[in-house]
Amino acid sequence: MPTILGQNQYGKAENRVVRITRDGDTHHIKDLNVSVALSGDMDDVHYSGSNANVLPTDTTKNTVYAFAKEYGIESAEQFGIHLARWFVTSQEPIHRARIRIEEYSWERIPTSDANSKFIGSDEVKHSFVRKGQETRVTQVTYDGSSWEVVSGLKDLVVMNSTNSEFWGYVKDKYTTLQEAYDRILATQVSGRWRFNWTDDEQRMPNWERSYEATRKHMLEAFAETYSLSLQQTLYQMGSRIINHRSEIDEVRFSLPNKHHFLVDLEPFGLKNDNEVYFAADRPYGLIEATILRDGADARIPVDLTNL
Ligand SMILES: O=c1[nH]c(=O)c2[nH]c(=O)[nH]c2[nH]1
Repeated sequence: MPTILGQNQYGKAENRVVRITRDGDTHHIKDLNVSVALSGDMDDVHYSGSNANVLPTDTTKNTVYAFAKEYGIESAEQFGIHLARWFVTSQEPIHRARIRIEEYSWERIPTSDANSKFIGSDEVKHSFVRKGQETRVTQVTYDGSSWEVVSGLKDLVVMNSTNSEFWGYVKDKYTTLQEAYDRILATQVSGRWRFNWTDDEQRMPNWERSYEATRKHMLEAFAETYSLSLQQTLYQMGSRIINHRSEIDEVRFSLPNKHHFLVDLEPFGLKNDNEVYFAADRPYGLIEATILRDGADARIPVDLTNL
């Protein structure tokens, strides 16, 4: 049956690029998901398999990362214009480029009062929380005499663009990981905390105020901990909550280590001075632990996905 080729396009979709711009110790983040779709004289590759007109999708990916370094990311629009113009003007067979970009917004994490005097700022200059993502959760159980309230949150994404290292770990014959002395630390927090309130109506915690304060202490600990591992940061987040919130006896965190890999730009003659990262999606390290007030029982389930 005779057939003809209709509309077609190709390119690399969902290039996750994180660009850090360092203005002294104040860092700025641009976090994009960039999808490239190119079209033009592509009949041959479909009909006969000739790749003579095909700029590899892998190259379109590299271009995204190289442009992030070379031109920076002023805005998603500007970045998209730059890329689209490049593909259409540099490759004769390409007549149309469609660049789709999702941008993830980040806000700075406010500093704790104690630390703001110390660092002279009410924001941590390299610590960010992603806008508008988290879901607040609670589980209330009552058996006729006793209450158990476990509250928390999930999908709260945070990032430190410096003050994180990871080295000195066990190395066996399968270890390839390079030691890191200045890496990005990012995670999507899933946390639950158990209240010690069980029955006294008079002494019921103010749930709203407790949530706001607990979230604040958790974020401050994330931002202000100089991290040697995500495990250490997790412990600081939990213990800061226990130490400041007398109504909470147990905290459990499940923290995926959202890896950001430095992109090798050497092949394009560019030096990547901790500026352009590939934000990997999976696999991810998963760091989980419970932090208890001394003497308290561990009752929050190990697997938070069921809670
Ligand atoms: O903070 C970390 N903890 C680990 O246990 C670990 N393992 C790894 O490969 N990277 C990291 N990072």
